[in-house]
Amino acid sequence: MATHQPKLEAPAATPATRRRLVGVSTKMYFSAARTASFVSSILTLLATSPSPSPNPLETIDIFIIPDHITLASVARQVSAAPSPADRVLVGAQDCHSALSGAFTGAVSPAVLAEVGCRIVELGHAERRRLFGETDASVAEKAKAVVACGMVPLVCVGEREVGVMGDAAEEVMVQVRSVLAAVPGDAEVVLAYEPVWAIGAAAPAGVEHVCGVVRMVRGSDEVNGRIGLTRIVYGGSAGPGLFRRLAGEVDGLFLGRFAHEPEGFYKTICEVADMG
Ligand SMILES: O=C(CO)COP(=O)(O)O
Repeated sequence: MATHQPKLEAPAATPATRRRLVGVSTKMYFSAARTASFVSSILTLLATSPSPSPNPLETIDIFIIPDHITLASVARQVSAAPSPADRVLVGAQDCHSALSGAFTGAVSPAVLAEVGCRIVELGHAERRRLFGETDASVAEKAKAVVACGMVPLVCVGEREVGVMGDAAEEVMVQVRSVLAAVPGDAEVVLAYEPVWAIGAAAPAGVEHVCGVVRMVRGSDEVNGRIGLTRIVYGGSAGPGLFRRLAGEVDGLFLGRFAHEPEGFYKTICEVADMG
């Protein structure tokens, strides 16, 4: 088990020094063949990213979260890519909280780490709604992910459209639960994804997102952590959004609007402030 993988980045407390992060989960949308060709296209775009601009991978972190079955082959595709494309982080969409045992059909975080997974998405709204994930199960899983040397990417978000203060309160219950379970110096990514903005025509409003993220960021639980805590936005995110949220969020977590490699690359360049 890879227990001592380096952190994605040394802890840093200020918005200016928190490295931006952008990624995609393919959920269960792609065939295995489409995942391979999507990853290959992104790696080619990143490997041939035009100078004189610095390659996006020099300044930001990029992750790709395929389904479990293609994850190991995606990790191999990435590690075989020419530098700096080989720095793309490969992630998983979920894992079990136990490292091994009689858990038919489940995926061990230790095995994920073993095959090159670096970041594990937990508590996505679809998993909470369709698979019975709770704050308690997400927290247990986050603890296991950290123990295996990976970074938990924990999805949080209010269920209904409402006012900012209520949304932040609902989100903070989810945030507190997970942060209480992981060591204070562990790196964590929080993905703020209002449930009602996932799978929608457009993302949540900029003011709403910025307001909620500001409240979460300013909370004692987040602000007082030693470990790097980045907050990204997800929910119908795509090209054109990051610039409007910049300064408040550390990056984006994309779904449908990154299904075409060119659209994902365009968003990557915007997050890297390249275009
Ligand atoms: O759920 C998401 C990322 O986790 C976002 O999905 P969509 O961008 O397709 O709404």
